[in-house]
Amino acid sequence: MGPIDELWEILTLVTVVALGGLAVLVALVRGGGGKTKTAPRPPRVDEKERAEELPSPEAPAEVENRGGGVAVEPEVVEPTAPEVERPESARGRLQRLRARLARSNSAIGNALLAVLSRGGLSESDWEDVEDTLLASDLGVEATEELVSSLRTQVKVDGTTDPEQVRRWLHDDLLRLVDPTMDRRIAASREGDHPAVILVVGVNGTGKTTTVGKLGRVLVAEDKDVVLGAADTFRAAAADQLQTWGERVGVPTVRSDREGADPASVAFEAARAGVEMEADVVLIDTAGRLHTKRGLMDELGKIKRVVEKVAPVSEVLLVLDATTGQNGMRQAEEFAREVDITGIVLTKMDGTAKGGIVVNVQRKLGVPVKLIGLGEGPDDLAPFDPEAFVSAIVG
Ligand SMILES: Nc1nc2c(ncn2[C@@H]2O[C@H](COP(=O)(O)OP(=O)(O)OP(=O)(O)O)[C@@H](O)[C@H]2O)c(=O)[nH]1
Repeated sequence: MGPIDELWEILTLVTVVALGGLAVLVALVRGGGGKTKTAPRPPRVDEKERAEELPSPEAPAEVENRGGGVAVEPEVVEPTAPEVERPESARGRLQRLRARLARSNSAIGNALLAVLSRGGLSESDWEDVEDTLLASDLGVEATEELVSSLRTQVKVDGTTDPEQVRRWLHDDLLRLVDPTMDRRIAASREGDHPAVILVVGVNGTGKTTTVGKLGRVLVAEDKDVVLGAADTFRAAAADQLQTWGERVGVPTVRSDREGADPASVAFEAARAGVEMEADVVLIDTAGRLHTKRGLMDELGKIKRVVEKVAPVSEVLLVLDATTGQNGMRQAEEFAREVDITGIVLTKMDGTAKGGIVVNVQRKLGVPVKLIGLGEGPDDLAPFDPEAFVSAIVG
């Protein structure tokens, strides 16, 4: 064998060994990687720096031109909690929480059943029925419908059997609550975008708490969640939200500056959701009075700016169920400003005003999707018409 042949042999050997090594390396990297569903990844520093250096083609003019807000560089805060909780799954939550709903709302059912099973009902008895329904915030229209239906059934059947009366009441109430409405939360990726959910409402209704609780519901469903703290008005709101996220290993996009432009934070949250390939981005917004024009306009701006990155799949209006007629007015004003796709009724644990479910759905034509039944982290449940009506009439 000549020196040339020997050289060829050595070269071939080296190439084979190098290729083999490369193949092993690739296999190792693949085996250790893959998209983890439960551990969301903040953008790497080098990616973030690059994004800051390069003018972003999709950066919206509205973010540059930041109304009255202060310029922000929202940051992604990686969860640091040493122990990540496993939240309760959505299924069965309402069963667990049903007792709370019944505690305050069964008074309505009991009052109605007491009168209706009495027999030989006078006009004043029917007025009592009407007053009880109105006091539960059912609304005039639905109350009239329900009373008229019950009157007909009592007249035709002539029965005062409590079981039969309970069944009528149950069926009529269920019809009013409307089990046919689509109450699913749009929380799945669409194409290459995460779902984006905006949470809006007046001050103190429970928006931040609801975003935190909803994040837990979605984590329990194995969704990759990103939280956006666009409530830059209340100093503690971003901390509050971040704490909710940390407990379940979810990152929060926030600004440390009070008064930062909420649209900018919302935009960055949506962008982080896209970069992280998250399933859903939940954006908390500041409480605003429905009567303040400028603040209501700001909501429209937040939505428009977010939509430069990804379409907004849900706008959830959070209403405090204890606020009665005032809550209804808020709902109408918010609905005028942004397209509400679902309602969250909070504080249903402390009120006998469950009738608001029917009232608000009728006024807005959108379903109640979630109800808050306490201050505990898993005290938010998907709204289930049957369980709700059963809690009222037993
Ligand atoms: N009992 C009860 N309390 C609730 C429920 N949801 C929220 N809360 C309480 O309502 C209070 C206000 O909640 P937040 O989430 O801070 O309200 P917010 O709408 O974000 O407030 P702003 O940002 O000031 O507008 C807190 O004390 C919550 O614990 C619920 O379903 N039941």
